[in-house]
Amino acid sequence: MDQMKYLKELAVRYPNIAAASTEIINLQAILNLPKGTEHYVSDLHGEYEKFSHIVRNGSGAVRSKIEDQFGNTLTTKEKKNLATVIYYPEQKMDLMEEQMTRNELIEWYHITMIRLVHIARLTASKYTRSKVRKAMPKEFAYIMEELMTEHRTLDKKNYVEQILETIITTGRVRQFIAAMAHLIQKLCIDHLHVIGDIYDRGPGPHRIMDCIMDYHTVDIQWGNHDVLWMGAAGGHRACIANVVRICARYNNLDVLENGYGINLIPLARFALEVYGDDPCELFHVSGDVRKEDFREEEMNRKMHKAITIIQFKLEGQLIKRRPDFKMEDRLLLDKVDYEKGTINIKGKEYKLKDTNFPTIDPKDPYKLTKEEEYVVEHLNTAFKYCAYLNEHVRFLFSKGGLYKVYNDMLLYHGCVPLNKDGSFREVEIQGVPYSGKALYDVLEHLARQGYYETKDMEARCYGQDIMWFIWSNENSPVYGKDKMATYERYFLDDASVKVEKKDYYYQLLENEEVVNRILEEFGLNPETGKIVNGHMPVAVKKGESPIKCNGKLFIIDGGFSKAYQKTTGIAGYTLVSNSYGLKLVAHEPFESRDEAIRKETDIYSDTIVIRKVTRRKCVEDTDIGKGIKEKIADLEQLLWAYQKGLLTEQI
Ligand SMILES: O=P(O)(O)OC[C@H]1O[C@](O)(COP(=O)(O)O)[C@@H](O)[C@@H]1O
Ligand SMILES: [Mn+2]
Repeated sequence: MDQMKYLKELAVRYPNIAAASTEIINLQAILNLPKGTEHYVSDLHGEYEKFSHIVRNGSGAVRSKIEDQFGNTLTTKEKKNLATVIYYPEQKMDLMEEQMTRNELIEWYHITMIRLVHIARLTASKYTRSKVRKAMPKEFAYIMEELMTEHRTLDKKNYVEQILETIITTGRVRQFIAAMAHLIQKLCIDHLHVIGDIYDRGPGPHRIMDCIMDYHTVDIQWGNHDVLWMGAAGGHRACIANVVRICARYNNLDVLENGYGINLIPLARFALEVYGDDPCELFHVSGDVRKEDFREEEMNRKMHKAITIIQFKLEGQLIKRRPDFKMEDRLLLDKVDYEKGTINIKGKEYKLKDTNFPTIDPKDPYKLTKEEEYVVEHLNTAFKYCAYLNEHVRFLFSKGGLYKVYNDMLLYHGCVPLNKDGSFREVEIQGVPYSGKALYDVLEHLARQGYYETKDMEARCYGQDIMWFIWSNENSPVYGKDKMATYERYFLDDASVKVEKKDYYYQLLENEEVVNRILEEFGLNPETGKIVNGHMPVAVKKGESPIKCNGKLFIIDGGFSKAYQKTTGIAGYTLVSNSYGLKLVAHEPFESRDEAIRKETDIYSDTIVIRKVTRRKCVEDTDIGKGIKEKIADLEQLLWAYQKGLLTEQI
């Protein structure tokens, strides 16, 4: 834009020298504040209670603030009580009300309010007043600010006491304590990055999404499981079948039925009809099943088998219509000898562990039966028109993407597909070769097209098929394995055919040259930039470290998901980047929210400091800081224009 025209527009907001210079002073001051704390988590896999606890306790930050503020002036019991109030204010107050007499309760409210004010003040100390004010709920903002700024002075002691007293006598104490607790939670995490795989395996992905959508600032890098659900929400049949199958496998059909209100009765009815006499033994639930759930488990197994066969058929159809996906080696149903009960894979014959396939026509094994077609059509409509699921998915599209560059960090869920020698692997999409960043960009573009394109149905269909490609193709950067051996895992005994070989990326990530090249590819400075990814559970138990390439790359899949805690030996990581540097927090398993509230237990977390900076990082050193500096430069131009008389001041 023409410079003068731009300055005139700026002059509307800053009509005179005084206004422009005040803004410059404010912005300059912000640049010198310590940078906000960023938290990175990945592979949440439906573990809502755990995720929610970690967000509430700021990955251990709340406990440290309590320690810093009160040290040994409070007993351990008092500190635990205060921490629990900060994490679960409403529920903890309910309990305290049950346990205490009226007088005890009033005293407890009073003391708790004062303690919360102290912690809030400490947590807010590195932010501007304006930012803290914006984090407060309107109805309490004035009082909160008064208490947080005035409590120190002796003269105001009575004034403060009076405010606290009045909060109690007007019956607003519960709301006030809850508001203080939520403010502290918010201030402990300035920005949250979720590096993929919110969905599948655990029981509460929908609740995680609600929590994230409510969060003050968040971005998401899609994981392969998330893209699968996004494809399903758009009405992609193979994605839907995968989603339903994984829910059945992890005993989570409830997420669909009660969480999202997707009716599974047609699938259940069909499964009973076709697999009524089949024990469906291979389709047992992963993990423990409680005795009382046994009958339900039997039903679950039949639905599980029914949807698995449907999935293989739909995937076969897709592979055939998209030869450019080059996945013919995943066409397995036509390699089966249905009479002998064997399969021929790459010239070798394997015995199938299950030979009852009443819906498969050996002459046309990928064709759905009429009844299967009905079930799929029904599911398709249910997913596509599920408003709640689509609200979540639209949020993933608007706040997420396949990767992100933020404050000198490159974030993606899986990998960058590499050749053996560390060069970027070229992948052909619609006849055009892509690699590195361009591959990421084209896949993200096509995924968006798959969901949002409504006129050109061919383009929509291709985009949706690409979402399934992102889920499971060996060239998908967020999958990063040579195949998805689902069929082999269900039906074959031979361990060697079940191996999913990881991309060369995972062998090369200790190679600094390779990592530097990736950073450069995404426009980062290889001297200072860092990569954070998830997706591969870190075998901490076996001595594997999440810190790779001398601290240039982090894999933070620490096993939020119970299914992976056997491998990792811990229960999730949070990478924390604050003004002092980087640290990695390893979480211990979490019993339950109920235990945390009643017994005041917390997640114990172990912290490894990765890098301590010599100079504390300020807003100036961040991406937001860059934007602020540009704004200051513009305002200086405006000042100059006023001073030279090129623009007239409005007083
Ligand atoms: O949880 P299950 O059913 O064992 O699924 C295993 C499948 O999940 C995957 O590990 C993908 O999931 P992740 O992205 O969580 O690793 C596939 O590689 C594998 O085929
Ligand atoms: Mn993953």
